[in-house]
Amino acid sequence: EDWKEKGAATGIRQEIDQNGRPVTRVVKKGVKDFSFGRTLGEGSYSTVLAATDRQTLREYAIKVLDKRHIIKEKKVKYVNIEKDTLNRLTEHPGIVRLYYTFQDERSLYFVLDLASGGELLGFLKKMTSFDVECTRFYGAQILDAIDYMHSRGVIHRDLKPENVLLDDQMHIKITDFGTAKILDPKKTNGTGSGDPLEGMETERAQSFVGTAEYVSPELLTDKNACKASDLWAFGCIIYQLLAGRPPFKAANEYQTFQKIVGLEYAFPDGFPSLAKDLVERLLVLDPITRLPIEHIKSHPFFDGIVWGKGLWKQKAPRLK
Ligand SMILES: Nc1ncnc2c1ncn2[C@@H]1O[C@H](COP(=O)(O)OP(=O)(O)OP(=O)(O)O)[C@@H](O)[C@H]1O
Ligand SMILES: O=C(O)[C@@H]1CCC(=O)N(CCc2ccc(Cl)cc2)[C@H]1c1ccccc1Cl
Repeated sequence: EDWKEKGAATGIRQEIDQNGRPVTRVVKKGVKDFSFGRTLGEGSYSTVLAATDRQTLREYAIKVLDKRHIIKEKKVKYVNIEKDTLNRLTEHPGIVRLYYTFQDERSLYFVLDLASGGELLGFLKKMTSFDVECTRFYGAQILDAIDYMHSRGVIHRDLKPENVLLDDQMHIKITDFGTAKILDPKKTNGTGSGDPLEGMETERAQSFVGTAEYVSPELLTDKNACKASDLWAFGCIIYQLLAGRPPFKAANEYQTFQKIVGLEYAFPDGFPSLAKDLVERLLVLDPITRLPIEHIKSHPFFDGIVWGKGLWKQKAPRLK
């Protein structure tokens, strides 16, 4: 039938067949359904291309992974984690959405939201640092996305300005979930929120370590990441947006780790005092005493932020 030729969208379609009977059809997208455009960026195992759906003319980012390379580098596990995580995080404007996956003999394809603005890090470098209004807006969007992630039992584990992308409205889209951790629903108290230590590995040693400057002390001292580890990284990001550099940065990774576990950081002169108070309550060594999300949302630094859908409909402040 014509719907096959058209390459109708993936998933389930309810249709009426030639005898007037309701029929459920499953259709699959493929490479031929898209026209590929410019390269948006390269990863260690992937190339991300802009692409247009030939049928709907909608634009996407398609992440193409080379199977041979992934197998050679033993990264198959990360591919599955990225797919499974993105399939759980489908209902939030601040998280890159996965629409389809498909493959051919050579590659795997992830059809994702297009974040045409690129990385938040790029804007931060261009501006050197953000003012309080911009830090408050982008901090609030990042926190709202973290709250949703955690409520769906996902810990990102590698939050940093490189992994916060921007769309054409200059709103954020968090990406890079290949190293995320999906909490086992059987082990949690099921409320989906509240327990900052949720995710602490008890049996197995944690394998993955994030990016040095944003790694939490608990991951370094007892090899454990938990939900509160994402809030440590959040504290580092707020500091970096206002200061123009991350709080813990040394000549090499080992010295950076020493500063983290020793809590060796200082605020530059003129660092806004409300932001300083917030960062001081996030960059604490004990994950239990780290400010939980609800208390971060009600911190005076975020006074004026309307949490929820409004945050995603309002106009982004001009970067200054
Ligand atoms: N949805 C997207 N929209 C626009 N650009 C994107 C999107 N996803 C990724 N990119 C860009 O493509 C580049 C490669 O991203 P990708 O996630 O494939 O690898 P990476 O995670 O950056 O690198 P690595 O795999 O080494 O960690 C990134 O620098 C990012 O800026
Ligand atoms: O889990 C899935 O959705 C399917 C299941 C069927 C399938 O064959 N794949 C690809 C599995 C795979 C993963 C990594 C490599 Cl290097 C090769 C094949 C999976 C897949 C297809 C397209 C894109 C990603 C993935 Cl994991």
